[in-house]
Amino acid sequence: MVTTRRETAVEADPALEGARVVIVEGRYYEALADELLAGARAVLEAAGVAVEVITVPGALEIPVAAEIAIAASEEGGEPVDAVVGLGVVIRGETYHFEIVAGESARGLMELGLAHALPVGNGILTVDTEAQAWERARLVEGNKGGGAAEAALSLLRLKRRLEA
Ligand SMILES: Nc1c(NC[C@H](O)[C@H](O)[C@H](O)CO)[nH]c(=O)[nH]c1=O
Ligand SMILES: CC(=O)[C@@H](O)COP(=O)(O)O
Repeated sequence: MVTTRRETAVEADPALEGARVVIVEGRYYEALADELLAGARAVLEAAGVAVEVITVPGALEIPVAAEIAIAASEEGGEPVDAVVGLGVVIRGETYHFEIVAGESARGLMELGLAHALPVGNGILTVDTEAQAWERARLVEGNKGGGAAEAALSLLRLKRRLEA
């Protein structure tokens, strides 16, 4: 039985028993990263899964860090049952936004497809900081929580089909 800070009893999900989820967060914007991480953690803890958080400088490093964690798992390290990528990419003056936004998303998608691995993408790609806050805040868009829920949804599917 997991009790959230709102004192509402939340049952851990038996379909996810023993699962271990790796959050890879790009901390280019610290305060926004805190909000996304809080949202993702709340969902994962309510589901009763183990969580590891890996921190990288920016969104572009997220897929590579996740692949490093997967490779370590395959070499006998801790298991990686799902990955949640969190980050904030805000458009600047140059084409770099397209690179960071597009390649981090592509990297996460390729990771999921290559490994048949549940992946949730919580990397915000926005034009302004205000847009990022509207999507990051737990009481508004809570995209960190949404990414965690998406990853858990795929993990439940994988376990059901592999049973
Ligand atoms: N401009 C943003 C970045 N840029 C940094 C890259 O993600 C990367 O760390 C760098 O190019 C070195 O490889 N990252 C974000 O997460 N958000 C941005 O808005
Ligand atoms: C997403 C980015 O890389 C961007 O914030 C960098 O800003 P700029 O394009 O003005 O260098």
